[in-house]
This record gives sequence, C-alpha cells and structure tokens, in this order.
Amino acid sequence: MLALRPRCLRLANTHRLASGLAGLAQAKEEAAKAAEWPTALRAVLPFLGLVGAGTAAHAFYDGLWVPLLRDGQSAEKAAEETQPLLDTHVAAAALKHLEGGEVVVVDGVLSGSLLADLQRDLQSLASTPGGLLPNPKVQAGNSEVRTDRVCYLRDPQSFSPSDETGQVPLGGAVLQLCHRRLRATALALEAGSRDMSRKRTFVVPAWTQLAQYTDGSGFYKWHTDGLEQGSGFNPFGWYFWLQRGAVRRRSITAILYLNEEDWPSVAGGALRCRATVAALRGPQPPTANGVAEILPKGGRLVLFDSHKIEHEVVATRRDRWALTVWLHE
Ligand SMILES: O=C(O)CCC(=O)C(=O)O
Ligand SMILES: [Fe+2]
Repeated sequence: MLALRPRCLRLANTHRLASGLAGLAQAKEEAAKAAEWPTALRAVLPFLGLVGAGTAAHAFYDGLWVPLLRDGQSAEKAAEETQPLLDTHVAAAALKHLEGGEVVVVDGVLSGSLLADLQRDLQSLASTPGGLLPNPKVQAGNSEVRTDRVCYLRDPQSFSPSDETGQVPLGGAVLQLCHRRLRATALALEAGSRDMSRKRTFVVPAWTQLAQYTDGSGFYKWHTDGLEQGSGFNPFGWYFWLQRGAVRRRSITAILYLNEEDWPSVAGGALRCRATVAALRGPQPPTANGVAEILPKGGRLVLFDSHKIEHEVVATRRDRWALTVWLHE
C-alpha cells in the first residue's frame, strides 16, 4: 500500500505537467492569432491612408478649387466693361439691410425693351436640345425637392481648354448681358461697403445659374443656399464638407428674374422667404405669418444672406425664369 503512494504521486505530477504544457501551447496559439490582426492592419494602413488622402484631395479639387479658386474672379474683374445692376448708393443701403437679416428687393433693374428682347433668347435656349437639363438633384434621382431645369451660363472666353465642368457657353446677346451685369453687381456691393464697419471682398464664380420652372410643375421646397452640416465626426461628413467647399463659402444670393414685367399673383411661382423684406425700389411684397411672398416680376433683383434665409419657390402656372449668382467670401 505504502509502495503505491510514490507511484501515484509521480503519475499525478506527470499529468499536471502535461496539461500545463498543453495550456501553454494553446495560449501561444491564441497570442499568435491575436498578433495576426495588427500585422494585417499594419499592412493595409498605408493603402487606406492613400485612398483617404486621394478622396479628400479630389473632393477639395472638385468642390473648391475648380469652381471657385481656379475659375472665380475678383469683383473688379467680373465688372470689367460692364455696368452693375445697382449703383453704389443703393448697394450700400442693400448691404445694411442684408446685415440686419432682411431680404432686399429692387425693382426695375432691367428696362422693358430689354426684357422683351430677352424672351426671344430664352425661347431659343428652351427649344435647343440639351440647352437646359434637369437640375443636379433630379439627375441624382430626387424630384421631391426641386423640379426646375437649369443651365450654367459662362462667358465663352473663360473656358479653359480642358474644361470638365459641363457648363455651356452663353446663348443670345441679351442673356449674355444679363449674366455679365448680375456678376458685376458684386463690385457695387464692395464699393457700397467702403464706409461700413465690415468691408466686403467677394469672389465671383465664372458661371451663373439659369433656371426654368415650367408651367404647372415647377417648384423648389424650403431650403437655405449655404451648407447644412450635421454635427459630430464621421468620415462622410468630412468628405461632404470638403466636396461642398464652394457652397460653404457662399455669402450673398443674388437672383434676377428674367420674366415679363407683369406677373400677376394668380400665376403663382412666388419666392417665399422666412424674413422681413426691404423693398428699396418698388412696392412692399405682402407678408403673412412671417413669410414674405415675392413674385418673380421681370427686372426684379432679390438679394439675401445665403446661409441665413430660408426660402422656397411655390408651384408656378407660367414658365418662370430666374438667373442666380452666389457671391462668395
Ligand atoms: O428662383 C428663385 O426664386 C429661387 C431659386 C432658389 O432658391 C435656388 O436656386 O436656390
Ligand atoms: Fe435657393
């Protein structure tokens, strides 16, 4: 009996040693497996970094460099040999109202005869195949927000040989004049800010947006023209922020209506703004429940802060034309 004891002890010790060794081997295997992950991650990290940097660079190039930093002009350049739509005095008054958060309306910036000639240019553009295209939102498959057809007008001489923006050269001579005079208005606004505490310096894009809202179907739901940014960090948020670089730097929205001078309220198509309106020339537009209703009368210029003013275009019962430039800072 006593002779059996040391043998049992030996066996027990051998068993303990064997299971200890097996445990060690398993732990080693697990540690090796765990080490595989960081190694794999380390291998793809440079590739991920490269893809991220490339995407960011492309977003910056496409969103800010091409549309604004490369192609944009100073107000002085934009107004070369062109008369702005406002004189400095009216522009100074407009800026004061804009800085107070109001929408500015100035009537009669184009003559009746020019508006009549303009209708011919617009009709010929509307009937040119491919002259006007569905707006970018509709092209992306969303017709819930806006339904207008657009064309991005640009001076023929401002095209670079390798232009990839898809913008078209200007149509008729009268449309060309409106495009130039609207962009030149940036210079009047700069001059109007000379005696103000905040001196303004604008960058003017090479293009203006010509939009046609068609009879019975044209609308644009409530929005602001600046960048609406979500809070918190996420990589798509940063991509969006870079890709919308030019939109982020919009400062003043300037809209010139190219319709005939007479636009009755039954024709619809009003621009509605959640703000008070300063009518610097022409009648005060009606306001109900804090919403001003501005009809798109031909020769009417509307200015507002791109980031602050919420606005919509209500359904129109006539073809409705608007030429817009966003002045950037
Ligand atoms: O045509 C208008 O009156 C305004 C259009 C508009 O809000 C826009 O193009 O962002
Ligand atoms: Fe807008």
